[in-house]
Amino acid sequence: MNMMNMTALETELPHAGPDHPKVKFGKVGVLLANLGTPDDYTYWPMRRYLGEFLSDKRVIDYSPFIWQPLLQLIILTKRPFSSGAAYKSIWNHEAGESPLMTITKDQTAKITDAMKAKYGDRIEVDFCMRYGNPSTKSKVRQMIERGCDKIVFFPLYPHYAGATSATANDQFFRALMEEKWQPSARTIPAYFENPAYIDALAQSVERSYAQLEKKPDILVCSYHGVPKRYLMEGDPYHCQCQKTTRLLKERLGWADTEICTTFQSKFGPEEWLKPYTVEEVARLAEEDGKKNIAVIAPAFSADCIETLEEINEEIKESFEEAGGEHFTYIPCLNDDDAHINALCGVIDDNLKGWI
Ligand SMILES: C=CC1=C(C)c2cc3[nH]c(cc4nc(cc5[nH]c(cc1n2)c(C)c5CCC(=O)O)C(CCC(=O)O)=C4C)c(C)c3C=C
Ligand SMILES: [Fe+2]
Ligand SMILES: [Fe+2]
Repeated sequence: MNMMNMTALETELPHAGPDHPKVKFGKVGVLLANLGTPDDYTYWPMRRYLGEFLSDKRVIDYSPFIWQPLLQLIILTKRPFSSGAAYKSIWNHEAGESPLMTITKDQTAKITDAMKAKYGDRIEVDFCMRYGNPSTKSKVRQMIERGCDKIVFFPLYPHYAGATSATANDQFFRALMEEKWQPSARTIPAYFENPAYIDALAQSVERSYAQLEKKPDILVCSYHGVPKRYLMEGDPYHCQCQKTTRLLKERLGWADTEICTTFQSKFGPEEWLKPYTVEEVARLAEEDGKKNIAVIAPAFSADCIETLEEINEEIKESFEEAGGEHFTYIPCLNDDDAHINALCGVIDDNLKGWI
């Protein structure tokens, strides 16, 4: 079908009389999804965001009868203040939004340009968030209104975790449940071993190292953690993270001693995946004498509170207090051209047979 026919199909139906509803179809939507971020760093927007996030059973799977009173009465009275202060320290004040929002918009704009250049007006690209705004439901609705009868849903997490990819997909399918004409749907799987993603990571390491006077003693790959129990119950996140580190090491041509895997952002009293980044960087400085380290966060497709504040402030402080001297944070891939190319490659693979 050529594009002239496409336009006709979207607006005209040969059998449609004057009272027939206008029907749009024939387009493919690519809906990028990230975690979500508060609308503002003040108390109520923070409470709304954290409340929605931390009520998700994919994130915290305790019985709601025990968890909800604890969450509503204790955690949500305190954490909006401490997290709000952390968000304030990294906020994009000019745009009035968090860095995760700004970067996601930049990524979407670049992916849209690349996809439109390749497929023209047959494709629609947009982004949504799992928690907060813009909601998954509103964006699915908008894509259908624009004539998408096929949607490829892309959770922007290189590694699968129930707490991220699966809950994003759940929300996508919940949105589809409400549609009279449900579009055909595909969800894009994790891309933790995709060669173009590994190459984009390697290029970002090489670029950062080229600017340093002395090569760091070790590269710490710090991944967002999850409770250890989730691994024991079958979540492959741990193994996918380990594989990304190994592939990155192989692509860089490094020895085992030059790179390691750690997990950050522990929440609550339960044991999470180990080693914890905040402890491991201190141990590296104190016990292994590694005074010059670099940290990269391969599980995050965009810089956010967990990288800009936690790694670059808290984790750096822990390293320096333990005698560390040089700490380099390597930014996330964000809207780097190599990253955008990798993501477009993943999208292309998942569009096969549809466009
Ligand atoms: C409480 C349990 C949490 C689990 C499990 C978890 C997994 C997880 N999260 C990400 C990515 C991001 N998390 C972000 C923020 C964030 N995460 C948690 C808690 C859990 N995450 C909280 C409470 C918060 C909010 C900030 C805070 O109060 O500390 C973000 C950043 C959002 C932003 O606006 O910048 C991202 C991204 C992954 C990849 C993951 C498991 C694999
Ligand atoms: Fe998180
Ligand atoms: Fe594993």
